[in-house]
Amino acid sequence: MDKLVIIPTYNEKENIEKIIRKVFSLTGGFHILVVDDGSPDGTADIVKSLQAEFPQQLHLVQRSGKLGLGTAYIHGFKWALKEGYQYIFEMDADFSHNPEDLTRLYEACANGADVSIGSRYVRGGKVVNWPWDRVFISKGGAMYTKVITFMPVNDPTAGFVCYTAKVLKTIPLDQVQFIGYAFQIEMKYRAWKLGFKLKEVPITFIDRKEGVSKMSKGIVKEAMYGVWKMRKFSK
Ligand SMILES: Nc1nc2c(ncn2[C@@H]2O[C@H](COP(=O)(O)OP(=O)(O)O[C@H]3O[C@H](CO)[C@@H](O)[C@H](O)[C@@H]3O)[C@@H](O)[C@H]2O)c(=O)[nH]1
Repeated sequence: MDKLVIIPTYNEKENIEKIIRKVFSLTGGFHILVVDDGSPDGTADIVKSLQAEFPQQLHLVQRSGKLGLGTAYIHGFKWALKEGYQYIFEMDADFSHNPEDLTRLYEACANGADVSIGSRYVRGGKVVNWPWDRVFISKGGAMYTKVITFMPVNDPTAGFVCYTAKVLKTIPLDQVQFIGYAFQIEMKYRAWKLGFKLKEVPITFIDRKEGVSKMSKGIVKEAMYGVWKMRKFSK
């Protein structure tokens, strides 16, 4: 019991059962924690019904309402550390991240990285099916982040990541401030500032086929000012 995949969910009834079954079909003994924010579509009920089939491996935290991606992960990280997991993964519920790549992220950490990042913007990585304006915002945001923070990461907003427990024990999780894309940047930035080794692993990111994106203009704005604020963080 050393690998935990945290899947935050808000209205993912079309995806959640399929993704859980896919992760459990992989070799490597991955466990899952779903952090559901009171999805009105009943996502948590689907998870609960699957817990009978996977009593040891499938865990669920239910929060009262939509409190944001960043706080869902912070909640999940604290839970994972309390339970003693060593490799803690972030992954979307919607198959935009291919669960089979979990093994590659794990191997990067098992071979010396403290944080491995499923990256769209390194050689071998790509994005499939995104409209041009979303690619533009994402790639532009990545370049903007690099110029302002100097962090040597090509895909700082990536949401497919493996953190080793020592990184999550060292980052002051209660001080993490941001919620959306900026949350993803902030976690990597804090790990880098603390001297941890970050490694980008190329992945193909495929836009979701089921359900809808929950990201908003506010989240893009948060990232734009957030990277300036982050430069003051020392850890
Ligand atoms: N619990 C919880 N889950 C949420 C919330 N908002 C979104 N989620 C869940 O978080 C995952 C990603 O949400 P999407 O709405 O599909 O995100 P996206 O716009 O495709 O963004 C993804 O790509 C970005 C990089 O381009 C990433 O920065 C981001 O973290 C995410 O991986 C999904 O599993 C979704 O259900 C929330 O407020 N609470």
